[in-house]
Amino acid sequence: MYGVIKYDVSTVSGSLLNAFVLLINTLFFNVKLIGDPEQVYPKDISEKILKEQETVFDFIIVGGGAAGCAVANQITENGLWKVLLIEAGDYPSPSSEVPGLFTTLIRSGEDWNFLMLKEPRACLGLRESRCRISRGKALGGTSAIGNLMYIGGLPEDYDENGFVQWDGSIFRDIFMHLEDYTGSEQSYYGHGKGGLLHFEDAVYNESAKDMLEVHYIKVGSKRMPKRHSLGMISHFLMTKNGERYNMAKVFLTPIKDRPNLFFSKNTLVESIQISEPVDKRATGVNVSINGIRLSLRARKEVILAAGPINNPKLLLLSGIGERGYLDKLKLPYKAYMPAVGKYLQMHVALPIYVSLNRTCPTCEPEVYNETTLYQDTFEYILQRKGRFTHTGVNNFVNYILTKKTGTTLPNLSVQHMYFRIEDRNLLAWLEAMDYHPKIAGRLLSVNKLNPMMMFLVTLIHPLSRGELNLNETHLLGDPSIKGAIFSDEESSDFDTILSGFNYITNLTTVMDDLAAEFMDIDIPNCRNYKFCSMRYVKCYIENMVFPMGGVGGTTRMGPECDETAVVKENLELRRVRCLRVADSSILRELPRSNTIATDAAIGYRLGEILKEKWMKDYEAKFKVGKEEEEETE
Ligand SMILES: Cc1cc2nc3c(=O)[nH]c(=O)nc-3n(C[C@H](O)[C@H](O)[C@H](O)COP(=O)(O)OP(=O)(O)OC[C@H]3O[C@@H](n4cnc5c(N)ncnc54)[C@H](O)[C@@H]3O)c2cc1C
Repeated sequence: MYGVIKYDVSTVSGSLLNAFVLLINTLFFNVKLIGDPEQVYPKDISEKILKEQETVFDFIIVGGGAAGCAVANQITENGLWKVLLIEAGDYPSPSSEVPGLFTTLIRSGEDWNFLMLKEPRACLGLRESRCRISRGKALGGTSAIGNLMYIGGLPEDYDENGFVQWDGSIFRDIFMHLEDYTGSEQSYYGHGKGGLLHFEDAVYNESAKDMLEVHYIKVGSKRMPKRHSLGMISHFLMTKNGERYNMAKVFLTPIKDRPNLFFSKNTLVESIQISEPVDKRATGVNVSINGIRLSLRARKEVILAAGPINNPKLLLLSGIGERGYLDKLKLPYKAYMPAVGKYLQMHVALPIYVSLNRTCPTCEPEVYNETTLYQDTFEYILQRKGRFTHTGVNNFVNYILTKKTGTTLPNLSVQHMYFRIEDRNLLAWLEAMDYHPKIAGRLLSVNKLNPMMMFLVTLIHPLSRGELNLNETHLLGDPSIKGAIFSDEESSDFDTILSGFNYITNLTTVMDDLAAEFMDIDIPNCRNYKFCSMRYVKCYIENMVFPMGGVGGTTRMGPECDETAVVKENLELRRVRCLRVADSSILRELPRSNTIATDAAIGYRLGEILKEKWMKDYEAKFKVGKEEEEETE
């Protein structure tokens, strides 16, 4: 079906890339081409907290990602409440601001870089044969290190969660209200204009996109019609003037001077204080700043927006979980909540590398050498134009349905990265992925002579569920994460990815004008299998598949009586008052899309819920106060 190519292994060092990142950082710091963070983001008050000048707030939000920033934006609006947003990381680095440096941020100091337990059927071709989960550790959270693609989920995605307050129509209204898109491309919903969440058309390597479209059409794909969920669709980029437009810029920059908004960076929340024994209620958080531990009080509520890994970790560390488990770890038990950390779900992706011939007519097949790199750098620095204004991932995605599921919803998405000859993006990508050196070396040696296309086939509706527990030898360390990838009973997840593999390898057969070939990358664990035999393909999948950006379900939503749930529909914990969770941790089903828009919408919606509740409370008090005044008069 597809040809076999064998290449020599050669190792290429990452020094060129490192030199480049150093250059960017030096230039940006010294010439101040990227704005001073204190001018862009809210001022940091961690010093004041350390001096104990500010320790009592109305609301404390844990985590400055999409959800946390959206909540902060909402609940500081009426000026009535003192709100503290706590972030474990710093302001985003200069590299974070440059979209084209996206891959260099993965596994950097701005990435929590959680190492998972060994999976029997995934990530076996990565260094240590273990999967990693990236999550941003900086103001803006994962939006400060991620891929910048904007897309909301389908209405059915949210309907599947089964809650009226969180159904597709609610999300559609929030997206429309938040969005600021003035281009002409369409999505399922159409798009909103004039909101805070700016995104734009991503004009990048249009010729590669056109080339892919032509071939996809040959195997039955279509350009996605309006109000449809299958087909090829353009992605948008969350950038402005060539720079990353992370979620802190979206939600905090416009309100950074609100006097009731407080922000503390490099501040790690270690646990939540829960009052007891009768009225279980969150009263504050225990933090550490530069190794100094202290407590902060929340008069009204604590909101967890620390992401789907750190939210359950913090709940367990605060004594919320199963009694036997917490007793074993000598953690003071506060509330029974067996579902904390359970039902972990994640999008997983399979990269399929296809080599193209050198003389591809449409694919800009020039070599990407050191000179090109420096030209691109200066074009970006001087004009904010060119390759560094986008992440290198092609700006369109194909949503496909490869199996009969009884719906017309996609089961896979395919994203694309085109690599020119000697493309520095490939090197950066392979370093980010942390492949076994033999696999990386093989891919780089192919790319010395040939351009390549990477098809990233992603399982967007996984059925498998993993779980997360504390690290028993170091409670504050990375939790113990079992992804249980491809563990669903019917092996349906694996079959779905396999069908995606077949879809793409079939596509390569119609790309004969480009001499497209699925490459034998000489995976050490698969050497005993004949290339392209069924055993080989299974081995390929188990070695190459890895977790993508979408993660959730670890503090999921449910009715009050449901022991498999952690939060109620208003996102408050089932047995602890004044403690809520605000991001895709609460979802029972992840959306079939990238997740930033969903996280931001959940944060925004929780902000509305909080405003409504606490305004009622405020008005009631105000009314009582007024009545008392009138009586005394
Ligand atoms: C590599 C990658 C690429 C991605 N690309 C895209 C994309 O192109 N488009 C898209 O839509 N989605 C993408 N995603 C997913 C998307 O970025 C996330 O869904 C979204 O940003 C998560 O937002 P959040 O608010 O839930 O959490 P996060 O962004 O993870 O924010 C949580 C914040 O809490 C902080 N925190 C955690 N623990 C503590 C603690 N104990 N104390 C204090 N602070 C703490 C963290 O440092 C972090 O800043 C990507 C994800 C990854 C990993």
